[in-house]
Amino acid sequence: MTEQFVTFGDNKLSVADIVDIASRKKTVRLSDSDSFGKKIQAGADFLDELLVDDGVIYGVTTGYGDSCTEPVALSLVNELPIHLSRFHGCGLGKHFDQQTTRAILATRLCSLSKGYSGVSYALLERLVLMLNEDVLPLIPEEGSVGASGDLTPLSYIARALIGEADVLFQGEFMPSAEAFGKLDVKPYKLRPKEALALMNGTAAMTAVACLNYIRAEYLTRLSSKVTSISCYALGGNPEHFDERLFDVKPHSGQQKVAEWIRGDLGVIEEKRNSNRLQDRYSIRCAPHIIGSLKDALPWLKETIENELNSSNDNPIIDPESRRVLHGGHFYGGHIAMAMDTLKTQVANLADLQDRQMALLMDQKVNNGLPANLSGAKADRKSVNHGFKAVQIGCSAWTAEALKLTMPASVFSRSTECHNQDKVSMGTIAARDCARVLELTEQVVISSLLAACQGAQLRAQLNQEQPPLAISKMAEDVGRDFNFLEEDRALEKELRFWLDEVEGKRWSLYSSR
Ligand SMILES: N[C@@H](Cc1ccc(O)cc1)C(=O)O
Repeated sequence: MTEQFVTFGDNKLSVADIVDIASRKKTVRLSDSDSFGKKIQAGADFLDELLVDDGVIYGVTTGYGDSCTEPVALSLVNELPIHLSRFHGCGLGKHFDQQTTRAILATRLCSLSKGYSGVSYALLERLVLMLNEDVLPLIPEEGSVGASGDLTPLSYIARALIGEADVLFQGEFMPSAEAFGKLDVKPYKLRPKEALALMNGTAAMTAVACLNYIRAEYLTRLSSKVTSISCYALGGNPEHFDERLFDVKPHSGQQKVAEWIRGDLGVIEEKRNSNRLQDRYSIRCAPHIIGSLKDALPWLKETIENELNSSNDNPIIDPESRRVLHGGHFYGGHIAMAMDTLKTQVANLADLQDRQMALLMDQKVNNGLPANLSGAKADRKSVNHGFKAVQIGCSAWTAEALKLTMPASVFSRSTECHNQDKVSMGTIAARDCARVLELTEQVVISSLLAACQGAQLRAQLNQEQPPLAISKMAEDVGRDFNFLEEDRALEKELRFWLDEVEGKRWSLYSSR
């Protein structure tokens, strides 16, 4: 039986771990190994010693960022973290949803558990409590440049800990102090450096990146499936996915997508001269389009997981070498690059499906199917419009997705008195990517419904059974989507199918 919790401390966490915590499939716990407890304690002790011995630690006895030249008297050291959490409480925009908020909490906990932030075991325990009891700070999405860490979004976690921020708890919004009260614990008292350690990293963007990655991975499969169904519906040429053809272009992800589509379309009889030797690119080049994303997935995952399992903080407190290491590990350049890349690849899937939709709708190119794939009977044809408006919707959603592909990482602004004079904008890239995914899922799901209807119409026209994998998928879709014969308002049904994608209704191809 697989474990129902994710353990923080000794092991590396994966993207899937964060997603499981975010969706409450798994709870969390700290490693009970001796070495982990000792490591965390050593960091906190080392910081205490430094405070006594040296008297100067950046962010503990100094102001923050460009204010690092401003000494803070020992008598004020305990107030400093509270101030940090307060003055960054200026985020705006929508709040992150519950899933993302859990992912952010877990991602920060992962970094702090590495043991190089000088935080106490008690802080980690409190974060565990918040995750397991689902005490969720309301974190505004906007206001991070993603290079002094996600300071502003993460400040809401710090302020929730001390009892000052609003949280969602047991379905109600309330001050965090009240939520903690219901759990019989007092607000947390931050130790010196702890607010900085909580805030000075990439947890918001990395959490969003984890959630994005899983959605994108699923979309490569779903888009491949829709391509197979569209190809059949259009009377396309299955030879475009020939194994030998793909042997000579050795991108493994592209080969895999071709293999999936080939498998869906079934055995091909030798058809050297079909009526159109070469289908249009949105069918013929689908493995190349979906495959470029598929080929990028391994390095995207590696990049996201490296960031997830990093000590993205400053300064790094290393009890082993007994050094305080000043650097810029709060800089989210890798996530910015990964998310800027991912969003362009995902938007290309929206575009691909929108083009396939265009082929399916248009009698000039759809090889004998009714206009707009209308399933209306003879004398009802004139009043019915099939998927016409759904296609128009797809074009709008695709345009909106494509518009968001402008890279965020090139919009660095010099800020904070030019201390932060080059920043990553990784959080914006990750949020853009999430929105592109949302829009692309809308396009893909609409294309799926249309393609299934197209496949049914093709089978009727040719008086045949579609290939097995295609009829199976079409049948499954048909269980919850009636053949579109008479016009009906489809919004509710489209929303239903979006939920099905979120819940990963189909397992889609056993080979990875
Ligand atoms: N990220 C900065 C710290 C900082 C914190 C808060 C600020 O408002 C500004 C800067 C550093 O580690 O150097």
